[in-house]
Amino acid sequence: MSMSRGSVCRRCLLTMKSMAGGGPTSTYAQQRGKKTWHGPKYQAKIDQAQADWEERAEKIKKGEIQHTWDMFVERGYVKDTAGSHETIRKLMLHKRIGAYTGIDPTAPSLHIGHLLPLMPIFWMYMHGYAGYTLIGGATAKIGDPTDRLVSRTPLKRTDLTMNLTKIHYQLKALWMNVEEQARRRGFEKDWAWKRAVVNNSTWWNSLPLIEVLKRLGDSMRMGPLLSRDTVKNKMSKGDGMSFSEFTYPLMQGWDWWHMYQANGIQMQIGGSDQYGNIVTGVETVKVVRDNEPDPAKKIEGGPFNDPVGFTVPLLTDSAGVKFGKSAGNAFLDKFQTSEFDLYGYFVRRSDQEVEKLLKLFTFLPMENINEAMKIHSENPARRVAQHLLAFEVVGLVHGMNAAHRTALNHQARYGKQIDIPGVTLRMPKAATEDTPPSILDAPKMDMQLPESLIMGKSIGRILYAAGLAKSASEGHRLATQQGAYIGAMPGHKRTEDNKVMDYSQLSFTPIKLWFPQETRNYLIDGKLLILRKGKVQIRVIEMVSDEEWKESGQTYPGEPGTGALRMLRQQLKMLKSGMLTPDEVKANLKNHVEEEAPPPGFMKFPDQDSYAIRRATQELMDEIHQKEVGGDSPREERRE
Ligand SMILES: Nc1ncnc2c1ncn2[C@@H]1O[C@H](COP(=O)(O)OP(=O)(O)OP(=O)(O)O)[C@@H](O)[C@H]1O
Ligand SMILES: N[C@@H](Cc1ccc(O)cc1)C(=O)O
Repeated sequence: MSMSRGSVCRRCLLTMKSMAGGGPTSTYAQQRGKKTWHGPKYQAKIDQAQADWEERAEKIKKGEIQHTWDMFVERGYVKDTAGSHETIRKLMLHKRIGAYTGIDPTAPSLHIGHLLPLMPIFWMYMHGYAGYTLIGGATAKIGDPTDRLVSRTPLKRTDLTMNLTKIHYQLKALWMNVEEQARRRGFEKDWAWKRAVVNNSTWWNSLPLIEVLKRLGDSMRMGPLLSRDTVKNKMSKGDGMSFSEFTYPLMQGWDWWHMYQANGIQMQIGGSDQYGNIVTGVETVKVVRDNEPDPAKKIEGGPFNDPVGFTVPLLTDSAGVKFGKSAGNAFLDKFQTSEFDLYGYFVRRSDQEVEKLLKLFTFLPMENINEAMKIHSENPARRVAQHLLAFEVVGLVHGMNAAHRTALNHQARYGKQIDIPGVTLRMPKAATEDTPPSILDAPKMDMQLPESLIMGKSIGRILYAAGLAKSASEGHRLATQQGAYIGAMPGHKRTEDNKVMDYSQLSFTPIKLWFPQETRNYLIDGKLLILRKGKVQIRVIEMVSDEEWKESGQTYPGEPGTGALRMLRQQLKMLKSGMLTPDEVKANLKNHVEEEAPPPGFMKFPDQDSYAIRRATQELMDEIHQKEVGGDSPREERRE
């Protein structure tokens, strides 16, 4: 290895040698110096990744490429650090560490404030480090007490499930867009790039308390824990502190330990309110690591194995309040803040803050930002820099097609030509029938459906009602072919009690054709059903009483008395009143609703609905005939 020793001690150098470029495989096993067996092809990839990393370090040292850490500092991402700048810089130079940031699903959507700690994670991924995004399914049950004087209202179980499902898919969509941004900016993806969306319920749901107490509890001293500002303030000025709130930072620290030993995650990033939790986390990881009772599993300490972290500055609204769920309202869920409104939010940013925001929220190289600011300063009224910012953020959050479409919509709405430096706006191609649905254009995932449907109708009809199948028969087909999934414990092929999904940990199992009364076994907390078709078409369905459903005025596809029957009756009424002509009615009838076929192996009995539909059709035809020819209807002629 050709790196200079500099001020690094001999022992650290040895550790570095064994770990430089270790990449996604620099896991617990490697850290504790154990040899893991890889096939020759896999080993060749590891060796190549390591060689690339060393080559990169050389180029950074020669000043040919910028150090990722220096870029973070230059763009304004670094507020406080856990570990000195120099330690972090050296660590990142020589070791392909992983970094993570965590978000508790306490609301149904991420907002622009969350994007700030995510940005350095995305940058690190593009530069070849591992980028992990964690959803706090377990920690959200407790609630982070940081900077609060009053405890949080506990989340309802169904709200937690809803929030974590939505945030999970938002993060997945964001990661897809990060891939697009990386391609756009010319980063070449290689085998060693690693990213993940994880949920801390995965380990907390099966972690014995005794393990936490033994590995962590014995060594953590009460003094430093009690002297933390959050604890002192909440106890002296607020409503006191519960034991679970008190342990929250230790849970967060354990998360870090879990990913440190399993995935080589050595860095944590958070908003500046997370500094205390990150510092406690550093301590936690070291304590748990050093309390390993099995000498064969021991991980060495030292600057090249110790955890480090940093915080990003807090994004505040114009009044200086932390941008969050209540202050400001730019959410990443397009059903909460439309693409158009998100674009508008960034176009309205002031001239004073636009440069800072371009550095924080875009992957534009600094030269492009400087150039754009120069053009902007020539005529600030044109808001060139703000449009560039809006275009880039919408591109990151909703994809580049959405960015072009939204900028063009903006132009059309305000009738002014928009100039975005370096961008030629284009009309995005419309999705065709056979384009597979993407997570980015997935329809709204939360909906309500009535109890009579969920408790009494077949799963095929429910899939149809939820918009996951074009008809009940397609729904039945999906169920028989196991092409759809239900939120449930994986691996359970039969519907029995207690196979319901844990409400804090998203998991799916294929749907089978079961008796209508069995669907209830999958209801989370007695009222939430999660369905999925393909990878990204999700429905989080809240079951409401039939009365509530009626009151809401909603209808679902296939609802008795709606759809075909309702349409026929409406057309008849309008035809009779002269609001529609026979030709118009005939044209409307062409878009008739597909009649449901029975599921394979089931016998179709004539039911009331189809009889009623036949009668209504006949009545409408008679009326059309009468209007067209005048005089008597064919039936009456026949009767004569
Ligand atoms: N306005 C913001 N600026 C910078 N970082 C933020 C901002 N809002 C949230 N974050 C960061 O995003 C991560 C997840 O935040 P968190 O889950 O606490 O969301 P939140 O909106 O702050 O929620 P809550 O109001 O429930 O505390 C944390 O690292 C947090 O510091
Ligand atoms: N405590 C963080 C969320 C979080 C949860 C678990 C973690 O491991 C990390 C971060 C917050 O409230 O913002």
